[in-house]
Amino acid sequence: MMLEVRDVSCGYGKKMVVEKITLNVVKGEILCLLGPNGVGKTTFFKSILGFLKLMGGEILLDGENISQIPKSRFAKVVGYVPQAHTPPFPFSVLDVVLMGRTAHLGLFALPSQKDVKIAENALEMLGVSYLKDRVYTEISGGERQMVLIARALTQEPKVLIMDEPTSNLDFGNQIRVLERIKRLSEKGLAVIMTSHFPNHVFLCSSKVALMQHRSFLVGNADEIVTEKNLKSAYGIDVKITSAMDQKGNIIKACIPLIN
Ligand SMILES: Nc1ncnc2c1ncn2[C@@H]1O[C@H](COP(=O)(O)OP(=O)(O)OP(=O)(O)O)[C@@H](O)[C@H]1O
Repeated sequence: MMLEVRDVSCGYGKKMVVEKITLNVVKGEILCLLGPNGVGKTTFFKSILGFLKLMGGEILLDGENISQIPKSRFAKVVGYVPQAHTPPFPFSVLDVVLMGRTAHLGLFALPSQKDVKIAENALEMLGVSYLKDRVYTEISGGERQMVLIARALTQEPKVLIMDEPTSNLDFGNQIRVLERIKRLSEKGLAVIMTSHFPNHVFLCSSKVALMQHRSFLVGNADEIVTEKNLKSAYGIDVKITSAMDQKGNIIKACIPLIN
């Protein structure tokens, strides 16, 4: 499985937000997209998902232009965890997660016991089975985020696109979600996610893309997440340091400095 983005430009109406991006993600890779607020990360995701028409370039899924792929087939392969989700109705958490099976069900077909099991497994994998019978509109923002990730996993996609999957999560859940994303990628899932925390790149990404208004860098964490690049992207001084984890691996970390 390979998602290729070639020279893609996108935006709204005549306003170009993202210009000439090229990157690719293959099976088992996690690409983390960093960049300041408003630079166009979500816009780029909306274009991959076909919500916005491209202003230039092309996006290929296993060599096939995504504009030619029927929506029903695309939905079986590409999962999406949106940044924020306003719940319209008081569905139960399990019902929301089961919506992830929609692409696999026939028209008007009801979810089978197997579908329910897949949904329950996704909740369990994220450690939130206890939410199963709760009303989705009555759980916290962080819990909702976990449920949306479970919904996307229930879809059993080959490519998972996640817009700030850890933004509402507490310190522990951020790391637990990253750990699970990493495990899923080890089983073959390709992941593209945004984050506002460069440390997340060091923890789990195989690739990183740093999006700025006038430049777009792609590479591995060591090449891209540097003091100079972070200063240029976010306008703050940063120190990159390293520590040893419990297995003896060296983990880099990024410390923001206050002047
Ligand atoms: N529906 C829209 N119509 C017109 N312009 C939009 C629309 N949505 C977003 N924009 C503009 O496009 C630019 C990029 O927004 P986008 O949401 O893609 O940024 P982002 O990098 O995801 O930001 P953040 O990190 O704050 O989530 C911004 O200038 C924004 O105001």
